[in-house]
Amino acid sequence: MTGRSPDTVRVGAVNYLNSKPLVEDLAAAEGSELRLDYPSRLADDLAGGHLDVALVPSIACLQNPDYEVISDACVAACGDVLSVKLYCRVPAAEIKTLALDQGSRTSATLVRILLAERFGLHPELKPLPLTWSVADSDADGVLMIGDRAIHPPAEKFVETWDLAGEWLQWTGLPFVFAMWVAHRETDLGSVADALSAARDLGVERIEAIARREAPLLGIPLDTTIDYLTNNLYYRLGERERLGLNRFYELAVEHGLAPEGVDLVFRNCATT
Ligand SMILES: C=C(O[C@@H]1C=C(C(=O)O)C=C[C@H]1O)C(=O)O
Repeated sequence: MTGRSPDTVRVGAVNYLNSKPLVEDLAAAEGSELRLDYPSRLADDLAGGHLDVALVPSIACLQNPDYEVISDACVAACGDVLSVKLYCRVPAAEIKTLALDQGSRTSATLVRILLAERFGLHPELKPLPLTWSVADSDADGVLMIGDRAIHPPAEKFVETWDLAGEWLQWTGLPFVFAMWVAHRETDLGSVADALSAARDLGVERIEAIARREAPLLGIPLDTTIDYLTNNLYYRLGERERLGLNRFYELAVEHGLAPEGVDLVFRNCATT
């Protein structure tokens, strides 16, 4: 119990296109204030008590026994996601240095698991700062997520992985990138209900969201609509939980999450 019953619930959400359908109607939610930021910063700010609820990288929830999932609204993919890429300058099996997008926590964990499981690789890790392009890094492999990963770099790569596609091929399961999370038993007032209502409305409005966002990001309208409707989806159900459990087991096996964390779901339709 955090003991905090704030007048205004501080909500943090991802500032990428992928989360627009979740936050489209959220700024107006009564009793809350909304801040948009990079996923890794949201994880740090929730951990540090600067946010009451946040759309955090799923691995953050799997690493912290004090967290609970407080909505079945999420960011998930079952197959290629388009915006989470590993660019390889050498065959993936020969990667010695790996640059990790500093906005990421979940995909940064997933790529390490995939390389370790497939090839027994534990590359030297380097940061890919948020202001860098792929060309700014000299690493053998570069992980990039979010809006900037949707634009293919001009460089020709030996291999390019779409991590959610790789995950599906390997496990047969969907992958959950981000979930709404709070410290257990935080008093969120009506905000938790507002999250799923906002998702339902946002999903209905995807075309309008895409028309507004596509020119801002320089992404073709068709690609934007396709991304928000076919690459991504926004409901955490039974299959997504199986994907999360598998991801957790692997993260523990590879020393990337502590043992004994039970995912707790509140306000989730499938509980
Ligand atoms: C699909 C994506 O999912 C994101 C990936 C995250 C991560 O790797 O930690 C966190 C939040 C999500 O918004 C993306 O950013 O492209």
